[in-house]
Amino acid sequence: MGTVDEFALIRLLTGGKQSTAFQREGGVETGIGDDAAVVNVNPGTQLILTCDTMTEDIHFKPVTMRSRDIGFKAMASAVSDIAAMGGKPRFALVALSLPRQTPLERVRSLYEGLYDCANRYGVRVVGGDTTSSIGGMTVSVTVIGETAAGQALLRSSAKVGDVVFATGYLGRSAAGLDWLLQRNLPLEPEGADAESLAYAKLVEAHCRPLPQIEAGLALRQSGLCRALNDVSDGLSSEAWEIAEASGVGIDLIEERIPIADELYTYAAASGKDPLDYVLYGGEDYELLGTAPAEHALELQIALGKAGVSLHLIGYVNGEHSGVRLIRSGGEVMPLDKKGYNHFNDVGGKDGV
Ligand SMILES: Nc1ncnc2c1ncn2[C@@H]1O[C@H](COP(=O)(O)OP(=O)(O)O)[C@@H](O)[C@H]1O
Ligand SMILES: Cc1ncc(C[n+]2csc(CCOP(=O)(O)OP(=O)(O)O)c2C)c(N)n1
Ligand SMILES: [Mg+2]
Ligand SMILES: [Mg+2]
Ligand SMILES: [Mg+2]
Repeated sequence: MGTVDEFALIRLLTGGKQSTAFQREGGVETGIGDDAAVVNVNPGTQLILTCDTMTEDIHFKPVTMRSRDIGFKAMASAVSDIAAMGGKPRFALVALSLPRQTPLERVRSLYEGLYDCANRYGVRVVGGDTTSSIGGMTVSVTVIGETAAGQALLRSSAKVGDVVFATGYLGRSAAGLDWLLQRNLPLEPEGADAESLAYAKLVEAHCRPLPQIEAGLALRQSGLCRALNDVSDGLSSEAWEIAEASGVGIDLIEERIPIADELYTYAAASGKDPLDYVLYGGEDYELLGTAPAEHALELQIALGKAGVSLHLIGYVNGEHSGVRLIRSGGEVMPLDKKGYNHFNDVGGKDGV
């Protein structure tokens, strides 16, 4: 860290031009600088609290993400958990553990990405913690959001007869990661444009996921959404979470699952099945949910007005528990409860 000590580092990260007046507005009574932050919340709301961590070599490596992307994605993955509740993100706390020899520029870039994401979603960074680390770097982001009281969208609300929907395309992040790991080259310097890379959209999906806050809010406000989850560990794993929490079965229909062109292209070129990325890849940060079948069209129209396209990819079935895939030929295939799991297998991809 050169000549910068812990306190100077905090001042640098939180006091400079990156942390504009914006970070001290929006309900922040006392922000960074005291023992804790004091914030105002709107009457009639409930708080939504979540925390997600990114650790070097587990969530990122020098060949997969730049510092700026790490900061952006650490904030994005925590904000995504607020989206998954249909909430509005408001405040964040950032805990950083850094090896002592970390170049100052690296931390600065990380914070640029972090503020970039926070500003985009109206999140005020009101505090955090900074420590040294004898291992790699760890970034942990706590986000506090809010929602109208009693209206948070839970995993446990799916009902038999619901349709299952997903926002956006799944599987691209995992394919982007695969490509980056195979390529195994140091990334271009900070600020280099991801567009210059082949498979830029896959890389973008991996490095700069956009949490679906607008979609989550529109789903809640529609009053038509039942269960909701964000896709961090893969479609199969998240569908299992909804099925188990709701005590129902979920059938996913293969031909209804949208696959992005760039994922097809990459999978074909590397001899992989694109559906494997969709089902077991993770880190998409799209939303997966359920809604009463009779309101599916109405919901699609309401979300369309908010600029979000919902793909109807399955339905909730009362005749089994767990998750099944209805193959294009009609074959019914039970899906393993697998996806990313931190304590299984080296790649974390084995079953539970
Ligand atoms: N170390 C922990 N202590 C307390 N609660 C935890 C811990 N780790 C995870 N949780 C909680 O367990 C649940 C599942 O966590 P996780 O799978 O990380 O959720 P998500 O995939 O939505 O980020 C969440 O409610 C989370 O807050
Ligand atoms: C170098 C590297 N290897 C593997 C992965 C894949 N990966 C790491 S964590 C993870 C799942 C999502 O992270 P997690 O901490 O489980 O988030 P949460 O479910 O808590 O939101 C995936 C797919 C990666 N991003 N980078
Ligand atoms: Mg988590
Ligand atoms: Mg999460
Ligand atoms: Mg996880």
